[in-house]
Amino acid sequence: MQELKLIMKMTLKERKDVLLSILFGFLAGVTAVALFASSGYLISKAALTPPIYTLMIIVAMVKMLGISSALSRYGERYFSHRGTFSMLRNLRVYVYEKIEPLSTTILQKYRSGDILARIVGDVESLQHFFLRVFYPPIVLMTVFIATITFTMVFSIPIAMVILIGMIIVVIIVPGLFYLYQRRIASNVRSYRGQLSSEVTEYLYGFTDLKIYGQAESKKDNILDKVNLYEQANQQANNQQAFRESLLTFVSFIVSVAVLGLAGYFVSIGNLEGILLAMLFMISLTVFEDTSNMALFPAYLEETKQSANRLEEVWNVNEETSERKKPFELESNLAPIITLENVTKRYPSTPRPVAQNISLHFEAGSKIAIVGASGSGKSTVLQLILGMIQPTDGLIRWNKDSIAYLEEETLWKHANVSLQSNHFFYGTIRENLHLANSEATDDELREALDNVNLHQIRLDDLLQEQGSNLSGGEKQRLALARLFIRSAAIWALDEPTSSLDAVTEKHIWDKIDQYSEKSTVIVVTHRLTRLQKMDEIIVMDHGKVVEKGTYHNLMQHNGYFKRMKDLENEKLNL
Ligand SMILES: Nc1ncnc2c1ncn2[C@@H]1O[C@H](COP(=O)(O)OP(=O)(O)OP(=O)(O)O)[C@@H](O)[C@H]1O
Repeated sequence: MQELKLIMKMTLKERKDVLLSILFGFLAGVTAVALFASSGYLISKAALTPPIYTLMIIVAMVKMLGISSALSRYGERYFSHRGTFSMLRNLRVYVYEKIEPLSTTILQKYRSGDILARIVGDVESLQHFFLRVFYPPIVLMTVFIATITFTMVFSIPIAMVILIGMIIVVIIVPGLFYLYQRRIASNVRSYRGQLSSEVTEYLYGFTDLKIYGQAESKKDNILDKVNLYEQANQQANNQQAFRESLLTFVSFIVSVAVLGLAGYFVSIGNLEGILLAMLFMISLTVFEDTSNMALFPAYLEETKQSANRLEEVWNVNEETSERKKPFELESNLAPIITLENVTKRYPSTPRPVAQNISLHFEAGSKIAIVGASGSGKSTVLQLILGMIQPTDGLIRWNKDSIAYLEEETLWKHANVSLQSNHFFYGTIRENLHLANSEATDDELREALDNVNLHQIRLDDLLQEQGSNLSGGEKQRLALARLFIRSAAIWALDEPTSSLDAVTEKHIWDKIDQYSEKSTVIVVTHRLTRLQKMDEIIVMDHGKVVEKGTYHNLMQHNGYFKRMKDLENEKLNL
């Protein structure tokens, strides 16, 4: 029951609504039983043609009970749903707060569609906990206890039959259903996650799938997942319907037993005949709501599985969610950055993608990281920014290890341009404001000028993923974000790879101008403009194979010199 801890905590936060739901549920249950009991009594009494005022009192009672029952039922529904929605709100905030700091780690482990299915579908499944699992059995038991106590006034054996019926219908049969439910372990949720992942990938990669003629086969794949999901759903629904019918049937048998026993007691003179209809009506009514108990096992199991699937997401790396301290820079001075024997391994790749790397960057230095594709350049940049965690070793900004610093406060001091940048549906202005929401229109226009995007207006609409811009325009728009906020570190991963030489030079001049006092780390596979750098780090197969100034490296006649010669040869062809 460990899985229920989270949802219990969320539910008990809404204590007031929980108590009111139980109170009104109990009132609705007992008034319904009393209503039908008095109706049964009224019918029998009327048949004996008593004085009219006797009947008037019972009729008034029936009317009053009818109104109270309806009002109590309304109260129960109102408070239970209000409690459920408040609990869902708290749960959504809790889930967001849990996963947000772990977003980079989580996205490496789960497909985005699966994450979406978990944080939307599984969270919503948890709403059934309160409505179907937590309070209905409590209400049902309390109504049964009140009814049995009332029935004992008239006939103890009949009260005992109702008690036995209650034990069968509320405890034994749902308990057996629950044991069966655990054994068959429904796959509905995992199929829902798989379907969501497939559909997300299909939509993201639609153009490529079309170009390579794979759209149809991918669609068939999705349809297979739809079928699996629907079959699992259908199976779960059929089982649900069967259980409800079975429980209703058992309840009916108990009511018939009450009728038979009461009839027998009347025939041997142990019970007044006028009470026969009343006791039968009591039995019918009190068992009416027991069909809800058929839903209990499935919803209990669903709650446990959904809670498990959610907790799995943030338990990926519990130690990273420990409280971290903020990072502040004295007078915004660029920090000294140090890497001490840093190694990075991914579970999916046996060899380390960065191995035993030790580097030291002085405040305000200009660094280039170069090397062949896949040599680990971007990995080092992401490690420095705290976007991924090292498997071994230490990374410091000034004296602090970044493992104990809040990522947000690190990133506040960094101007970052990654290989792929995201654009949101909206205006150019909105997309630029992402970097600095306080930038004025003049500052935004200046930023666009700096990247040679003079023709673009701030009110122009950007489509999803910036699909109405060219590759180079997208890269320039991403770079424009750098010019509207000051930062002590500039971390640029192949920032001008899609640009022509003239635009590239213009933008680099601007970057040099704006980042004069900052530490600049540029990842690049092009070996141009490197003479200006304070240090060049050369990487190969996850290792730093050379480092030094351009001049030193060219004299050294090693890996860098060979790369530079090859590049020159290519340019001269
Ligand atoms: N999330 C990941 N999981 C597993 N392996 C990864 C992951 N990200 C990167 N790698 C591997 O790490 C290695 C280094 O990747 P990295 O992106 O740092 O190279 P790079 O030098 O920047 O390459 P490029 O110039 O092509 O961008 C690659 O072999 C890549 O396959």
